Amino acid sequence: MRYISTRGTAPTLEFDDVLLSGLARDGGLYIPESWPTFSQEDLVRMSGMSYCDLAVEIIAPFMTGSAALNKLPQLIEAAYAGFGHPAVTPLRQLEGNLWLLELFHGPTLAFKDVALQLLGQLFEVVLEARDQRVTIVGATSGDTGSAAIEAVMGKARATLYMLHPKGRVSEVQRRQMTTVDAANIHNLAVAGTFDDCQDLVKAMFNDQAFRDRHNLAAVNSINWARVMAQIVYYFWAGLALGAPHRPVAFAVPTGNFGNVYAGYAARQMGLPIERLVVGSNHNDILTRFLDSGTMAMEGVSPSYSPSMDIQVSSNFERLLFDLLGRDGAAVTATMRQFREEGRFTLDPASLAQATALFQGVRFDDEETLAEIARRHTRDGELTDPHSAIAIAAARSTAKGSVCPLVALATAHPAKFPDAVEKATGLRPALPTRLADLLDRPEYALDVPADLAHLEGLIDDGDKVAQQGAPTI
Ligand SMILES: Cc1ncc(COP(=O)(O)O)c(C=O)c1O
Ligand SMILES: N[C@@H](CCOP(=O)(O)O)C(=O)O
Repeated sequence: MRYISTRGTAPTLEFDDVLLSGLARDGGLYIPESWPTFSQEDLVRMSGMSYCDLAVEIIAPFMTGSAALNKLPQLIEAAYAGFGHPAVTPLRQLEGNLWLLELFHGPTLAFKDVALQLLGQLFEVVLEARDQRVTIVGATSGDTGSAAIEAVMGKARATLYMLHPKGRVSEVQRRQMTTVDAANIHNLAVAGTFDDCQDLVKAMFNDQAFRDRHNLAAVNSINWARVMAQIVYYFWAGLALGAPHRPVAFAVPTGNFGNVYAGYAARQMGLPIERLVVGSNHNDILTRFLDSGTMAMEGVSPSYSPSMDIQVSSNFERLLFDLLGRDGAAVTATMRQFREEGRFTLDPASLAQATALFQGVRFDDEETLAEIARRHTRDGELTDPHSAIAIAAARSTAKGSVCPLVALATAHPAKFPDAVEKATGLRPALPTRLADLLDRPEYALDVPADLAHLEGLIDDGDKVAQQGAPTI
């Protein structure tokens, strides 16, 4: 399998290079040159498989030529051994045709673990095979950070710098990152938004000398391997609900567009997906785009679902590449316009192609709390605000639908206790292994949203490594 950049001018790479390279050198994102596909017969054969066996089937075609390919079954078993549910991502019926796919049973209680636990394993094997080290730079609005830290802490061949927007993640999310005291982990609390953090990470990748000097790698969903691992649970849920014989739809709480793009990839690979519902909070750039064809930045303000407080959804570029006929030059021009003018408008034919599959819905904070309260009253279950948006998105679009509709539960309610308590009067407890999280010392460095400052810090890595004392 070879990978091409959405901007069309970066070198075509094999899987292991894509795994280690993050953003493509032309500023684009890597995607497979062609989609591996599964026939009806393949899907029937796969429908009784365990999560891990299914993951091997789906992931192996993306990894041809990889140093990790022959160890893939063991790596997948190891990645999911620490999940708190034997099904890895259990599927539960909510009501009638509505289902909930619980993606939060990993070590950091969010769906990011599904991909990052595997990524940690892949990094280790490929870096070992190449006798190489990497410096990982990442941006988080709360969940990628702790999942990436959990996946790479203590690994000899990787140092991780994780940027989060100071004061804009939940206390539990922040502490899950900043209480990890490992020599290869550095938390940077940026004075800015998640978009600022993500821009800084991309700027570091686009600084070719800096990138080469540090052998930069990525843990965000700009890294293809993140998306690849997330494709599996779409197949898992779809096959459990009757695919390939009947189609299925998904409602996905969306920020950086990585999760819902994995659903799109599953569809390209043969899973009969009828619809992908993109759920947003009041930071609703994607909903506005799907309604109007214009992607327009309007700023971001904090919400009860902070992990979705994003306005530049990185992975949208991967979809855009297909919508624009896989024309890298057209993607480059569109993304340049978006950066320079803060907006672009898609031509009607491309928009129609997008809206034939994607539907956008938005829920503000009050509606999010109402959905959390509604489920609690009905089922006695506590729901995190992101998952609540998925459920609300599923319910609001279910009318008249004959196929099963799966809402993706992306985080455990204990990550967002304030919102859950506001909605239900109940404060969800953290699992026992995190019970003393609020008492542990925190390690993080306050930094400005300034590229030169951050690059200097990483160049002079000792400064961060020697921070020692708690800084929050
Ligand atoms: C809990 C949770 N839900 C939803 C999202 C949005 O997912 P994506 O960025 O893949 O669109 C995130 C962040 O990525 C998240 O952490
Ligand atoms: N919501 C994310 C933002 C980063 O998204 P990613 O999927 O590109 O890593 C977070 O929780 O950090």
